[in-house]
Amino acid sequence: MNHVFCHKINIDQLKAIEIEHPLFSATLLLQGAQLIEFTPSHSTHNLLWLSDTVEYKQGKPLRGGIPICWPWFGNLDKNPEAIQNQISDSQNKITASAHGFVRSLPWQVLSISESCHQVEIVLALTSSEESKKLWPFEFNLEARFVLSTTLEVELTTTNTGHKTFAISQALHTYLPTADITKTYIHNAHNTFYIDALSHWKETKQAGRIGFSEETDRLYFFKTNQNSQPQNAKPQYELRVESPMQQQILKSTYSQSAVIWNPWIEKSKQLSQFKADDYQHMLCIETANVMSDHKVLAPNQKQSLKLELSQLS
Ligand SMILES: O=P(O)(O)OC[C@H]1O[C@@H](O)[C@H](O)[C@@H](O)[C@@H]1O
Repeated sequence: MNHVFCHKINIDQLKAIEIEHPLFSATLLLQGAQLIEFTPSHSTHNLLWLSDTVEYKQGKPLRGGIPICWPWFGNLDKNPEAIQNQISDSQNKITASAHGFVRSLPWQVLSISESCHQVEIVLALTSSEESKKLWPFEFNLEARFVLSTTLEVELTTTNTGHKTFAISQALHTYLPTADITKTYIHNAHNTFYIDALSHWKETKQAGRIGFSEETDRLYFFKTNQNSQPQNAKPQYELRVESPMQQQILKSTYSQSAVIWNPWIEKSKQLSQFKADDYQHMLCIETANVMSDHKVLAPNQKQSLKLELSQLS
């Protein structure tokens, strides 16, 4: 690799691209196409939360940054039947790992382009005989990272086979906070959500989202049919207010978001997570889940995009 800002490095067992640019610094792991650090030069800290106890091991999902959940989100058995039924072998269904399988596979570097304004990196993953044992379809995935003073991540799925398939997916963004009890997510007022911790009950959000207990919710943002042109891309924008910073997270080609904080008890069970880490992180996951899952016919493409910026 012969670039000015991008350098290939190894972190323990994993390959990564480290980027030192006048406008930002960043670290992108090839395993899982997982961005684990993005620090704009005007910021004092990484805009992504990364566990202090993270383990850089081959084949092991890492806690922090932006893991990619694909071709199913969460536990397979909580997905719509169209997704569950694609895996016929019952043993495979039982052992199917949470959040799919691409977050722990090595991706290839497809392209890197650098300028004084930004760096664009595209990583790719293609179906193989191994992947077909886990999920019997042919696909191509591209994760495009555009890094500048703000961050853009776009995941594009192409169905390269002859069979239609269904996916749920998420860009599982971990954000840092100085104090979770003083952290709020705005712009979700009146939005319906499914509470995964309360028998998957549907509830309506009133006001801002705050955190005072374990939180695991799937929010569904409706595009207003009357005010949007017919071909408008589905999107929503959330503002995170915390003592440390204000961040804007904009999601495109998505009408669902997963909001997660494990709180006290669940924190004790998580890998690469200290007992009090829940106080300093939250996840807002740009998603296509449940009724927002996607069906792709042969040759069809589907994108999922997030943009992250810091306001203050
Ligand atoms: O520990 P994992 O597999 O990375 O998952 C972490 C969390 O990810 C969230 O997206 C889920 O909603 C939670 O239920 C889950 O616990």
